[in-house]
Amino acid sequence: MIEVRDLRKRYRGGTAVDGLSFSVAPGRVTGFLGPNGAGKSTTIRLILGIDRPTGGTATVGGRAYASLERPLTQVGALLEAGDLHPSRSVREHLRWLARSNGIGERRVSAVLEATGMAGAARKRARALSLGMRQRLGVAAALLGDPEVLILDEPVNGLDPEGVVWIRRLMKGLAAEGRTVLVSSHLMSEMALTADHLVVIGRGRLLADSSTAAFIASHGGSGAGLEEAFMRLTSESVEFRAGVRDEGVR
Ligand SMILES: Nc1ncnc2c1ncn2[C@@H]1O[C@H](COP(=O)(O)OP(=O)(O)OP(=O)(O)O)[C@@H](O)[C@H]1O
Repeated sequence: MIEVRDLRKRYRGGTAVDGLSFSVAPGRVTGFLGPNGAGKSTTIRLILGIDRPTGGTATVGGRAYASLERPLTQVGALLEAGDLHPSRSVREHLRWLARSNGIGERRVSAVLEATGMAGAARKRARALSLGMRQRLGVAAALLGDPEVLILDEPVNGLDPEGVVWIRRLMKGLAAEGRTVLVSSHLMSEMALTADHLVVIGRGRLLADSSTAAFIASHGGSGAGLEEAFMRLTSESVEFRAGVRDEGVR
């Protein structure tokens, strides 16, 4: 369970997260949606203790991330900008992460298999394609067999087979009773993957409901998730480039 309560983050240039409260329940995939600049990555960084909030709290299993002793065994995260040492191999990277969290070599091999990276275990990080880096990031997130998974744009760079793989993986993890929070701009993918949605705009909560209820209440008859999302967030879009309103009605 992830709990965000009245979370705020102000930067010098403005407010990124503005009194956000929501919970992410176990046993289902929760999509975390919002237009560019809505505050999704900032919220995720606050949950993971990478940034400090200006106000409010974010807890995982009732505790602040920073207070967890072996964080990888409780929360696995895939962030957009991975911190890969360019000359380290795939296996060395995972070993390095595993060691600091008391995780053994067998688990390193297991996540390499699970993510389709076993054949690339000796490749240097600098030689990886974007899709392979994403798979390695997922492998790192799974390393500690955590109850909570937070994936920021996991579909990024994946080929069609990879997209199907990550979709099945997330659904499988949720079916095992884990908490899965995933941010994405790909509405078609979210419609297939997410059971529940948390939608934000300009740092504020716009919706927190099942995917079906979200589409029913914001989309109108015959509408899909993309249309429902664009209708709800049209007031919150910060960066609009050549999208005309008549195109989204
Ligand atoms: N380190 C920072 N310093 C100043 N402003 C920041 C910083 N990080 C984010 N912001 C601002 O906070 C707001 C929210 O950004 P954030 O990256 O969290 O949004 P997002 O929903 O993840 O967007 P995207 O979908 O484009 O990734 C933006 O206006 C952004 O410019």
